[in-house]
Amino acid sequence: MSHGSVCVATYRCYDDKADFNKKALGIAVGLTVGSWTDLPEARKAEMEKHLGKVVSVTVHEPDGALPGERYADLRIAYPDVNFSRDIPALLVTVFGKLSMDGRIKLIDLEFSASFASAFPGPKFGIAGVRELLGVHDRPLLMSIFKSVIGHDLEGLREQFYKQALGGVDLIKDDEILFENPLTPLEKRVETCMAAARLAERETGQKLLYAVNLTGPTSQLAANAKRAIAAGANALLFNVLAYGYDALHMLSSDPDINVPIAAHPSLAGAFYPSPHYGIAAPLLLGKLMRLAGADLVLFPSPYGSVVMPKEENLAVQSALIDPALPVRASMPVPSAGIHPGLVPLILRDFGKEVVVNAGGGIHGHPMGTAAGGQAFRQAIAAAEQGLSLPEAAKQPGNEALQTAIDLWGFKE
Ligand SMILES: CSCCC(=O)C(=O)COP(=O)(O)O
Repeated sequence: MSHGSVCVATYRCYDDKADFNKKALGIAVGLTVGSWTDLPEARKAEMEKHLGKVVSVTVHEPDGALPGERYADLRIAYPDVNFSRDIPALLVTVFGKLSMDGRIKLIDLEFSASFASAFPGPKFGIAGVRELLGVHDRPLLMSIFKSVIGHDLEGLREQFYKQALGGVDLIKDDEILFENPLTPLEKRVETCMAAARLAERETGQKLLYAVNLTGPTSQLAANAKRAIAAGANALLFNVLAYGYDALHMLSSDPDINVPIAAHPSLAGAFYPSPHYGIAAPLLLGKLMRLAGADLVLFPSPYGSVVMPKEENLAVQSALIDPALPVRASMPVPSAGIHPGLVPLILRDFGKEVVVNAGGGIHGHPMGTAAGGQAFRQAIAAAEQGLSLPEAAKQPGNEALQTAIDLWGFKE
């Protein structure tokens, strides 16, 4: 939703006794003009346009509330005139010092049309990524490089080729693989893209390789362009370690013309507490999308790094909500995913999703390629309305049978 020339922040504030109306007013004034009642009338007239306003205060105080359960949702409008049109300025305005002031969590931000217009958003988004892959009718499948530190180019090539043979649509670097003498950026891209071309001859399938974009912030754009010149057709980026503005810089650069996948590393430092930090739908949804992520990874509700389902679906919703005037980002619920979870993922996320797995592919008893095939068979089964055990019995689906024998399944 857009609000004239103000951005609106929603906070959840826990306090057993506070006067929440007073608290909200204190924030609205304190984070904008500083003090109001002490100002002379003439100065008030000048400062009015800078003054934050309380939009609403909704107190949640159930009968018999136990200590620690009373909270309020405070909505405060901040005039655009107070900050430049970049995400750091907005975040510092609405939650800079306030993030350290007691039990308060930033739940949501609604951008003014003017603020949002400074952000082109994802260059490709869901539709653009599908267009590059030539896949429009089914959920996508991504595989994650695993245990590649200390491996040379040949080791990487082999692992890449096996993943590609499994029929995956995207392969992403491990986010902890940085510039290193064994697999330097350009050589890594050349090696993996050569393996992608080789595999395409077998599978007939296009593939995006999201190479990890790393290094000092001052060199990110140059590194991205070196990777693209070497043949990279996608980038992986650890957004929270660098800041949203670094993603915005990359995504709005006309020469960085490949999709960017945002990795959620560090997100656990921000969203899990009910009392502090930044809510996941804003952290991993709205802000990632506004800053230009084409695909966004986040912990799924099913796997090893669990995020509650309601919160998960709110992240998805923020990534695709048509109210934000930029392209939709592709949701990538991740971590601990195996083929037996595919029916749940597709039930909850629908078709516009990337099923993403590392261990669930490489850990397949018949090998990495079979790991990818098992996922593709599970996706096909869900699309045909078959249960996994039914599909696994079909000729040619031994990879799926082996996967559900090992990991089980949920429907
Ligand atoms: C916490 S979301 C990021 C997922 C990720 O990068 C990853 O490596 C997951 O690997 P897994 O073996 O759990 O599929």
